[in-house]
Amino acid sequence: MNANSYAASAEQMAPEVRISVTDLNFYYGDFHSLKNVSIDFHDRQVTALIGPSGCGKSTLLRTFNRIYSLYPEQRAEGLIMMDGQNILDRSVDVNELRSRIGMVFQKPTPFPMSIYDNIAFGIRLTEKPPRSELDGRVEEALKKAALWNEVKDKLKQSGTSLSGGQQQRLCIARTIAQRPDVILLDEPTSALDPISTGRIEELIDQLRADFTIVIVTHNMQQAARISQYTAFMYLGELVEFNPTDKIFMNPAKKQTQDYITGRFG
Ligand SMILES: Nc1ncnc2c1ncn2[C@@H]1O[C@H](COP(=O)(O)OP(=O)(O)OP(=O)(O)O)[C@@H](O)[C@H]1O
Repeated sequence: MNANSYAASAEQMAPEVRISVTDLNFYYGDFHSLKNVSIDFHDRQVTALIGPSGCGKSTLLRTFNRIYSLYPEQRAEGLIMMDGQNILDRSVDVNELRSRIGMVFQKPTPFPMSIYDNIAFGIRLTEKPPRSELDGRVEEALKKAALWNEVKDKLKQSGTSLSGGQQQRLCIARTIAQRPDVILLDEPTSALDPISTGRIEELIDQLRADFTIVIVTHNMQQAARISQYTAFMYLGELVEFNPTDKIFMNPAKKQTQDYITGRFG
């Protein structure tokens, strides 16, 4: 095998790129929060974003579904390519975008409605399936979110009556129900106890079979346990992006080494 065919076979083995970010800059008014970030997110892999508080992890995550566009003083420049389209382009319909790129927040945010309606609501935003199909979609989402067995006999109960960990799985189910390609998770376990955290981590690992996942986490062990790729950010810049094993065992940059060994941040 010559060098070219080695390169070709390595390329074949690497997972496909789902979202490709090039020279992304983000501004909160005059504050330059993301600086020339370029990074590829691989299909059906979990990528963890790590770095000290304020380094821009959540800002990066939020550019993907353009949540920032709710605030006139915030703006993003650069390319975020998905399916041949720049997500940042004004012609992209944000409602359609948000059904392709779902987001789960730090604090579980069930809607004040029944468990069933929490899931059905998300589906009805973009589709109008008949009731029989809707029932199946709700069940499928709750099963994929590993919540079905705990709630199947109380679907009419309020989503807010569930425990924190169950509420977070409900929010994940609500996101899954819209059949997105990508799921963004912003510190999804930071408000949860260790048992609920473990269940969400297992769930994320299972969801990788169907979705591209990007997770912001402050927990180094969590990043090491559940992600295949890790991006280390510092002061709005991407310092290092590599397979998670490399980041934690043999990082390329001293700053990464210092951060993962607790020497700063
Ligand atoms: N609404 C805002 N207005 C002005 N500046 C903001 C706003 N939101 C975030 N920033 C600034 O942008 C930078 C990046 O913030 P971001 O929330 O993305 O960091 P982070 O890495 O997710 O931090 P943390 O780990 O604490 O959540 C910080 O300096 C922050 O102060």
